[in-house]
Amino acid sequence: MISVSEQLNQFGWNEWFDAKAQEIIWAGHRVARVVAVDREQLLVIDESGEYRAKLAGRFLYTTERPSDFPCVGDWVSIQYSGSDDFGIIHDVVPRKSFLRRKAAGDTIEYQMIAANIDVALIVQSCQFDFNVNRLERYLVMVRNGQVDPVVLLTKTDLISPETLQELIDEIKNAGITTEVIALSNITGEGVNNVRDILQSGKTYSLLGSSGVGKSTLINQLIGRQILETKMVSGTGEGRHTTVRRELILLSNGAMLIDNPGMREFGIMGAEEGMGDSFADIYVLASKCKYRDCSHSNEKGCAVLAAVEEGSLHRAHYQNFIKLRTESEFHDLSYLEKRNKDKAFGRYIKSAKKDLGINRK
Ligand SMILES: Nc1nc2c(ncn2[C@@H]2O[C@H](COP(=O)(O)OP(=O)(O)OP(=O)(O)O)[C@@H](O)[C@H]2O)c(=O)[nH]1
Ligand SMILES: [Zn+2]
Repeated sequence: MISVSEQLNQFGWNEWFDAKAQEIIWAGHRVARVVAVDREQLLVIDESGEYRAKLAGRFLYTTERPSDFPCVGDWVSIQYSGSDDFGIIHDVVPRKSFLRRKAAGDTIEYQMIAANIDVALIVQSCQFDFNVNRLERYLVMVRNGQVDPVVLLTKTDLISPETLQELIDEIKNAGITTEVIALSNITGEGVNNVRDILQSGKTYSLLGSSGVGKSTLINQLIGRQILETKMVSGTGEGRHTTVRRELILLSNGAMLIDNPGMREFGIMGAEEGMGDSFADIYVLASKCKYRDCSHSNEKGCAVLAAVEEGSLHRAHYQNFIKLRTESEFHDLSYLEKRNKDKAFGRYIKSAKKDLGINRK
């Protein structure tokens, strides 16, 4: 049984990770969160601060899939002496959520963009960029990775309040129930509404096309000074490196992931990465009344409604449910395994008792 410092909660650690980490973290190892990845060098943070880390040779040679390597936002098990040495990363704690895109080429490989994000802020500009179909594709990508979406409409200073209302209506009329926040980086209107949703200990990311105002908003959220100190220098093993920190701690305790992959994701991910055969169902699911809808019997389930009305093939739906059950089973078997371990522990205890071992 590993025990992890409660101080890690400020970086987003919680019981979910705690449960998943039990099997992979060895005694003597600690847990840290990846704040930047620069080829083979990583920058991680834990309760003792930030330090640089490398992948253990064994991890490097036994890991094949690109998506299994640590990315920004990941929790890793790490060996760190606390001196000026590199930490050694031995494993990646299972991801609670992720943003990924298909790797280049005709493969089913994925490239991780970021992990363990609580909320993706999907940004569209009210002018030129606004497009409900693209918004739906983003919603699919985001929900596919178990990330909760919030929609941000920027540049409201360029349109009239009536036009803004029309855009918001267009989103609602498409059946999208996701929260929408309208803002202007110029007048500052609405920016506080974004600040208000950022919770301490949660991780956020901004997604959206180039030029919609992501950087401008990030600057407002973090303050200039933090941005300027974003470069971390380090010397190790005769090498001078500068790593750009991609996971930023905001002053209210929330975290923001801003990495180059995320910026390309706007074009690559939402436009091309829709190979998922259940994309249509994910689009519908974003319109269900309840966010945790199981699409099996709920009132207000948009998926069931589409099956009923015939716009979604029943066979396709059943396929979706079947596969989902299988992947849930995967998760279940993990829990079962843990419960079995517990049951075995109890068995040992009672056996000892029967044998009188526990008695004085
Ligand atoms: N009128 C207006 N202009 C804005 C607003 N937000 C950003 N801009 C301008 O839009 C341009 C692009 O903004 P950025 O913040 O760089 O956009 P971005 O989404 O970060 O773009 P990439 O870095 O390419 O992904 C800049 O000239 C900003 O000054 C806004 O709310 N209103
Ligand atoms: Zn549903």
